[in-house]
Amino acid sequence: MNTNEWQTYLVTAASRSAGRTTPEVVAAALDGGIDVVQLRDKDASVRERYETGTRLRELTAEAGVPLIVNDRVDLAAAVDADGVHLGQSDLRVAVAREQLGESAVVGVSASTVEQARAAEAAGADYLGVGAVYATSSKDVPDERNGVGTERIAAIADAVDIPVIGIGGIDASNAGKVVDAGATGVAVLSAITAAEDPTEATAALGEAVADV
Ligand SMILES: Cc1ncc(COP(=O)(O)OP(=O)(O)O)c(N)n1
Ligand SMILES: Cc1nc(C(=O)O)sc1CCOP(=O)(O)O
Ligand SMILES: [Mg+2]
Repeated sequence: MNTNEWQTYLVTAASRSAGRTTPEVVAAALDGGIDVVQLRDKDASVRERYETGTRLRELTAEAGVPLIVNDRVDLAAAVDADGVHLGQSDLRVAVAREQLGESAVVGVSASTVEQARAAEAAGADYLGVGAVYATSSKDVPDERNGVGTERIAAIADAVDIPVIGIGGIDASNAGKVVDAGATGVAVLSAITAAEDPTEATAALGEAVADV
């Protein structure tokens, strides 16, 4: 799977989806041309995430779009996802690969150059770097809730794997993140909470195309 082509990345959140279900939001984002979808939905039980993930697998497979599962390697395997996104306290990359197979995509969160280099050395396929701009979608510690595009540039210079910016990104600022060196941008509320998630996805795609 070519993570170098991931320009627009949706992270799901039923709690920030204006009453719509995650499959409804994902179907709309697929219509708008999203490149990759991550099942996150932290408030749901693992059983609920399994049920949602199974539906997302059908939708994403039909659209030919990769599905990534946040945090849980077991859930990624259970829904036949393309990979997993690991935080700094989740399982190590090597363990995830052992469980999911060599071809699985393993992404890792990094907010410093040191973490980024360590994740690359551990075999990560891409990095999620943030929060680029301050976000209220997640309880990010103050000292890294808005690391700015300078951090994207520093990390992109330090590693050879794709960097995906996350946190406070929408169509109005996504171009700056890619201009700083990111391959793409991951968004949650800019799509999940949008009045029209299809239009919001298309606008994000236009904002990062040909930067
Ligand atoms: C693409 C992407 N980047 C970063 C994250 C954050 O992951 P993590 O640090 O594990 O925090 P949680 O999302 O688990 O709260 C992500 N999910 N996706
Ligand atoms: C899931 C997540 N991880 C982040 C990080 O910085 O690691 S910020 C974030 C939430 C991003 O939501 P929004 O696009 O609505 O700002
Ligand atoms: Mg995590």
